[in-house]
Amino acid sequence: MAGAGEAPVITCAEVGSFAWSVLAKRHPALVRQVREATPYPPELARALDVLLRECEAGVITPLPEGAHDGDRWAAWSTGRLGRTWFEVPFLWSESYFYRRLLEALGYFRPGPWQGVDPFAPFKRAELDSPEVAEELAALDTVSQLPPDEQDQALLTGALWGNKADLGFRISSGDPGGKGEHLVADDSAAMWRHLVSSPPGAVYVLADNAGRELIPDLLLVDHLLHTGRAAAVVLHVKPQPYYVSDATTADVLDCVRRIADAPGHAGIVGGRLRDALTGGRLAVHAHPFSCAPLPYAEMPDDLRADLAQATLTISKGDLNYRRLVGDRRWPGTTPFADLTAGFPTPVLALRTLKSDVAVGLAPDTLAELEASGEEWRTSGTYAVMHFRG
Ligand SMILES: O=P(O)(O)OC[C@H]1O[C@](O)(CO)[C@@H](O)[C@@H]1O
Repeated sequence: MAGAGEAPVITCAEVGSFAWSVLAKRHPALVRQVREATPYPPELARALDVLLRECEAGVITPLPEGAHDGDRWAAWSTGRLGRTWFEVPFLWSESYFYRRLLEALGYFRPGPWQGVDPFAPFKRAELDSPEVAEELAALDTVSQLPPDEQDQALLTGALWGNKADLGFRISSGDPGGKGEHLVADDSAAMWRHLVSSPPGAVYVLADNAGRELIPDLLLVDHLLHTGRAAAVVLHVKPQPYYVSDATTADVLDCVRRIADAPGHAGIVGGRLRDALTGGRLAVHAHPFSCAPLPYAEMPDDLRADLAQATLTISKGDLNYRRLVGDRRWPGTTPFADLTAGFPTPVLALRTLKSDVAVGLAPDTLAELEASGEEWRTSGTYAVMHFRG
């Protein structure tokens, strides 16, 4: 599958590999949790069983005729249907699994289950958690810091918010208690870029709702409030995806949660509401955000939208895989080379939760390889990569 100059595409074929474990272990566990969280009627539960059987031992079948996005998926599925879920690219099979899960649960079909987010119970519980309350209370302290320390505190909060991802915690346990290691940090170059550019639009490719989106929104407010950004566009998912990925409904829930908090957080929440109603903060939900493809293949309308940004901030592991390509790149491959085709300067805030790793200094990579730790997938290592 590797073209000239390209690394092999990651698939789930190797038994025991991380990608294999997502399909073989994590997805069945997720389906169990979804069923426990919501009392689905027998026909929907049966459809989930059918999906699991297909993933485990069958071949990939298409969406039913008439599916609203059937044409799109037909185009994205060339060469995939009729093969096993394990032999096609990992990015594709994982993404299609979430689309099929929604299909099984009637998410798009007119009827009583239309639009019911199967992951909402998990997202809701997280917003009510004591951790969120603590994180919001910490803003009272952060708001007293000197400006450059505020910059870095809010950026770092948005980075590490990424490890609080519900899909990831299904099989790894909450990594919250473990150490945090930043193994590449281009944040100074990103701030220099932002400060030296006329205030423009910052685009954020959002990732998870709840404990990730809250610090993302705090950073968004900071960029707007300090004039570093004249406007912010938040790209969210048009439908539930990868368990906790943020949709428009999640953005509204998070803004409400921040606005209802006591102390400085409440002020920030009010400003975020004003930014939404005044148009300085916009939410976009493009279908390509749920595509099983790298950003290099983004459609022209999305490219034209993103091209307006002074800076794009890409959140999380999945967006990172899509930015650089979900391939077994040598770990020292420059991030700038792999993102050269992206339409704007880009900052990736990512905790490592899958095998892709690039942009590492040779000695850092050597240390990580020698550490004996599962550094690529543990969620405790992170990068802030910037390409200007
Ligand atoms: O929420 P994030 O940071 O994009 O992480 C999602 C990641 O979780 C996984 O589903 C499993 O770790 C990866 O395959 C995926 O890239």
